[in-house]
Amino acid sequence: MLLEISDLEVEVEGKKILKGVNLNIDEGETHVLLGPNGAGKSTLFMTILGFPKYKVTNGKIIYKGQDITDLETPERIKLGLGVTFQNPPSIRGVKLKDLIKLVDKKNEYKEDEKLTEDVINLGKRLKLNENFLERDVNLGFSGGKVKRSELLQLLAQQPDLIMFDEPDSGVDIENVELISKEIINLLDQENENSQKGGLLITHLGYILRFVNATHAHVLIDGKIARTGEPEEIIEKIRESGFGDV
Ligand SMILES: Nc1ncnc2c1ncn2[C@@H]1O[C@H](COP(=O)(O)OP(=O)(O)OP(=O)(O)O)[C@@H](O)[C@H]1O
Repeated sequence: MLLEISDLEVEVEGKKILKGVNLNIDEGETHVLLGPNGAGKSTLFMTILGFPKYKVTNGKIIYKGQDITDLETPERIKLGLGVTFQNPPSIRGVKLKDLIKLVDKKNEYKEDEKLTEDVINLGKRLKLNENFLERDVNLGFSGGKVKRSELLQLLAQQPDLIMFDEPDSGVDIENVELISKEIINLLDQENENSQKGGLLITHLGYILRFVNATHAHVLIDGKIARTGEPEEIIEKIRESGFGDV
């Protein structure tokens, strides 16, 4: 099992947000997390990544058999967790290429060393050319470019468990297809023995026309209210909202 979350309760600034979440993700699975605004979806991601603001008051997070509940975020990233944020921050003074050098799993870079051809080609695949990689991270990027540059970092990082927080929000249709293709690549979905696992937050479920999801969960008020087959659950939400879930 890649990820095992049991009885997870989390507080943010003294307010209880997650109220007993149970979730297991195995290799080769992609899970979708649905739910109304404020239900705690992003909080679950931040907690899995271990940001200090998100205080675990009960329960455990086990990753590849290891209890990571109390590990610091960089340790978790080293173990193979990856994420794309809904609204990642801009980092003035840090060039995208330098961030990529830091996370690149395959290559160790010396100072001022150029990115490898492989990474540059990954950028091209995402319509991010070499000049673009010289820009400060996310500073003045369009919505679509923010998402694509996050995917480029993940492609260099090659994590095993990848969380995507609304990867399709604010992205036009042509780019949703491009992004989906790279998500499929990252999760190695075309390989039936994929060792990767995914957890994806989406509101409209549009991206699921392209990216294959194996399980869906509906998070309501800090608890998983329902788990099932993605198409069936999304159809139900489209028909009658979250009330009947
Ligand atoms: N960093 C934070 N500081 C303060 N409150 C927070 C923080 N993160 C989350 N919360 C609160 O936790 C609750 C859950 O928010 P969260 O963003 O996890 O929900 P969500 O399901 O991802 O919602 P959305 O669909 O709107 O993105 C909200 O009441 C929010 O105000």
